[in-house]
Amino acid sequence: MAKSLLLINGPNLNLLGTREPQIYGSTTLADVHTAAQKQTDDLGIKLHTFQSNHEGAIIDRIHEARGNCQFIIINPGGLTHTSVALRDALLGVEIPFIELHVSNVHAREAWRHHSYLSDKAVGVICGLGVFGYTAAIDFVAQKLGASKSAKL
Ligand SMILES: O=C1C[C@@](O)(C(=O)O)C[C@@H](O)[C@@H]1O
Repeated sequence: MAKSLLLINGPNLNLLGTREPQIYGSTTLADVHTAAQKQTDDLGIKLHTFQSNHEGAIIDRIHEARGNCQFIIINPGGLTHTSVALRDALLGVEIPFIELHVSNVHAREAWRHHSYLSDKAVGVICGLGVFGYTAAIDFVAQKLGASKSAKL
């Protein structure tokens, strides 16, 4: 299987860049995708991106990834704190995943401190702003044995 990565952004992440910029910054999701595409091209990794405000659509996309994606990076948005079904989908497809948050959820409201995913994630990145996406991709590249010389 070619080196492939699925980047999922959950509810309200389509508003990134205009949504509470004092918390999430001013970089848009389109900017994140553009940067991620260049980063993965340089690494020879096939990038798939998906954003939805709907739990079931995200679950369906995760199911579709079985057999054709080697890693998932997911910013689950608010589903982080509520969704057993999302946990079950990630466990069900047996694809390793990184949980990512733009903000430091542990410095926010207490109910944001709990995640239904973190204990099953390979790793959790939070509080690095959108650099978290860059860091997560670099980590995945290491795990997949991808290198900058292997341009797509
Ligand atoms: O929608 C989001 C964004 C978030 O996942 C983040 O990227 O910091 C943190 C969540 O608590 C919140 O509901």
